[in-house]
Amino acid sequence: MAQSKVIIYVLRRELRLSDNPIFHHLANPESNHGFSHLLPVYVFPAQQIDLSGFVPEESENPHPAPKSAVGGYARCGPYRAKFLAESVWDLKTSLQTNGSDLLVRVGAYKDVVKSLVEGLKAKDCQIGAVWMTSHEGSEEKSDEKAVASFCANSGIDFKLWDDEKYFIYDRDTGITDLNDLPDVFTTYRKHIEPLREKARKTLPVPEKGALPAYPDTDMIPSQQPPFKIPDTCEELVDAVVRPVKNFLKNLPDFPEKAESSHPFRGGETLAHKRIDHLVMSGGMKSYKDTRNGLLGPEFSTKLSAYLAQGCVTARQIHHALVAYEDGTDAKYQGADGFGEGDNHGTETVRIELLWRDYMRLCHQKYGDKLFRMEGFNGKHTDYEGEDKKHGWKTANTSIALPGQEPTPEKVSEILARFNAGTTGMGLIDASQRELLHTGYTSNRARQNVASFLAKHLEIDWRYGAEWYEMLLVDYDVSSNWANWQYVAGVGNDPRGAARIFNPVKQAFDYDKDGAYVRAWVPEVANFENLENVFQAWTASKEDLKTAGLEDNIMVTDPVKPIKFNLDHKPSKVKKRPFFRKRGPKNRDAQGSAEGPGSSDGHSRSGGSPDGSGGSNGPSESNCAAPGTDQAQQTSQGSSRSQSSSNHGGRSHSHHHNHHNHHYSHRGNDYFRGGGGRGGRGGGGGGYSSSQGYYNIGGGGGGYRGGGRGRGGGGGFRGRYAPNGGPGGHHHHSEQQVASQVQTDA
Ligand SMILES: Cc1cc2nc3c(=O)[nH]c(=O)nc-3n(C[C@H](O)[C@H](O)[C@H](O)COP(=O)(O)OP(=O)(O)OC[C@H]3O[C@@H](n4cnc5c(N)ncnc54)[C@H](O)[C@@H]3O)c2cc1C
Repeated sequence: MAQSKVIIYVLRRELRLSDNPIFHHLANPESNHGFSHLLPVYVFPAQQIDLSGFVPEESENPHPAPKSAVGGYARCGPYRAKFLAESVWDLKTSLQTNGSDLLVRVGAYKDVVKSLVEGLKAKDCQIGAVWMTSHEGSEEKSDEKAVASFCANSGIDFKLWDDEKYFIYDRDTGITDLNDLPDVFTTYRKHIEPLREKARKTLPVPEKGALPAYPDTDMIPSQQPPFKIPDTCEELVDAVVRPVKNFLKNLPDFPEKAESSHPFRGGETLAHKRIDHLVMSGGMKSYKDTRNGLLGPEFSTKLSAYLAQGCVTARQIHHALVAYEDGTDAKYQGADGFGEGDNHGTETVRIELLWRDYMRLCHQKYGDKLFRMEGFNGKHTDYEGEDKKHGWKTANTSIALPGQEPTPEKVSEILARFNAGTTGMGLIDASQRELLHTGYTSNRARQNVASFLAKHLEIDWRYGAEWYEMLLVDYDVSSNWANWQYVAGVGNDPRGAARIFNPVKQAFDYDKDGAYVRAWVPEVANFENLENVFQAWTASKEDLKTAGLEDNIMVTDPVKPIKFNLDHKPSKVKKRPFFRKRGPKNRDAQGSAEGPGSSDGHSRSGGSPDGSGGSNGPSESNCAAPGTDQAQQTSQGSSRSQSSSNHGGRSHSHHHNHHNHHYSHRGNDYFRGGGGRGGRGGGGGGYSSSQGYYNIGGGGGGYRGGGRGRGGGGGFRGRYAPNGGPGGHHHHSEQQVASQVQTDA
């Protein structure tokens, strides 16, 4: 191969042949790139994947098992690892069919590239260039730099291509300076709209045989020892899954009556089958009505894991929808709505895809602030000084402030129960167990879980984000961390700390017959009363005895019992109008009800103001989707360098050393900011309710008011006023509270 000129293409999260600018360029005869050979290589990176499954028994893995910075969890658990391996294998197969191949390697990017370059050179091959696609995340960036500098030192041309798997190309957003990226999604969405017109065309699959030839296999240096690369997809899956499959001691059995909502295998091929299925089954059309579901594969698209690994691009989804809406692709003939233009379902899917773009742009804008406890908005500084005692709770004894309540040891116990799904809060436990067993849980459940950890337990939200990083099949560095920040109140939620989901009310709203909690928390399945399903401790002694739960920790010591009084359910509070931005401040957005995963969230959807997008009941459809392999197992791939930032900056949360919270339910799912704003100036106490239940919002010194309203009168420091708490107590009528709710924008 003396005359050869090899291009090495290092793939990461762009595991697809179609709509791939690099493959497209190389297959295009007009490109005149001059490369005779193409060596596509996928590297399982040592800093994210535990590589010990690639090491023969007699040898040792030179790389330590990758662990997260705050919780010390595995960086990539079994579900994503499996999905990733399947996706890699699918691409390998497609490339083979196309006349090429995909080399699989493990280790550090720079080491792999160096070994390939040196090995190929030793066989007289000329290395024409090394190409990569740029990805978000500081780990990713440092890998890019390391490969680039190796190439520069070796006189090899290096090129970094744009990551094109998003909906709107970066160069089409009209935002040239990231400082101009709005901090409120709705503002960004309005800036981009009309969404249907904005996306560029997709790139076709390269024609068979059009890619430069794959180098002779005897030219390619072997994987550096001690690692061995498996020869089949099954072995590859086993190699990545085996080291991390026991991520939890005493993982309970898969509940008998539960089914995975994500029974999908990885890979570009199946991603496209899934899209076709969603169009044909009506899943895309009904998306807006079903998207808040909890059970089964069909309530939402389940395209996130494919998007995360770049098996499919957001634009490909969009263009499939356009072909269906315009009736231009006969394969969608017969689908409900074919040729009838866009509908609420397809419109909402596009908005969700834009959320994904937006999370990535926020990551670009704020960089490693993504991983910091104080988040993008850094508002924690407001609470430093006089409020030092009231930071996020941590399980780390070396950084916890003296007197932290609960103690770090107790926080560690609580976290273990949170992760294992034994808190006693049905919706949270169901979601966490679903995650443990399948690698997936719905957006609705994710919001509740994140809110519970951050806002009810006031525990450093990064424990939760890292747990998700390990377990989510669809983990994506920007989407995961930015969504956690959003819900924890330190990110881009204009309502910030004021949005708190009440997981009991949410369960009543979204798990109407308790099917979701009963399926994943079988201990409570036989309770007749929904209240008991959602919080087992509320059951009578007799019922607990019958269920064999009298001594169960979910009953004897629920992590955060919430007294929820159904009788107090008021008629619906009128939705607040959506205010457009007028003034210099984003006041509009504060009034908006948007939330990630909430489509656009402003009140138009009849959605509840938590951004829930409506009171859609769960879809219980369990039909197997074509293109799904019904294997119960699932999978996962990860990213980023985590700033191991400690608690240097104390965040906004406040100490509340009380146990049993009583919510007076006012038709909204969380404590609102009304009291908080009033609280800036101090004002009266925000606690209310004649029954001693905590009320929502409250008056001047209510929730959050204490924190801001330094020097003010009697506001609570806590999120909720404890019984007889330190703040001044005010009684508000339902009416008052409701009106505050409507006007606090
Ligand atoms: C705490 C928390 C953590 C999350 N972590 C991740 C993550 O690691 N990876 C991830 O892809 N999504 C994450 N999400 C967003 C959302 O929950 C998932 O994208 C969604 O549940 C995936 O299922 P689906 O593909 O059926 O989504 P659908 O409801 O069908 O939505 C279609 C697509 O839109 C995008 N999307 C929808 N909601 C969001 C959102 N809020 N933010 C960004 N993109 C969105 C996804 O790509 C999704 O596939 C998180 C949400 C929360 C609240």
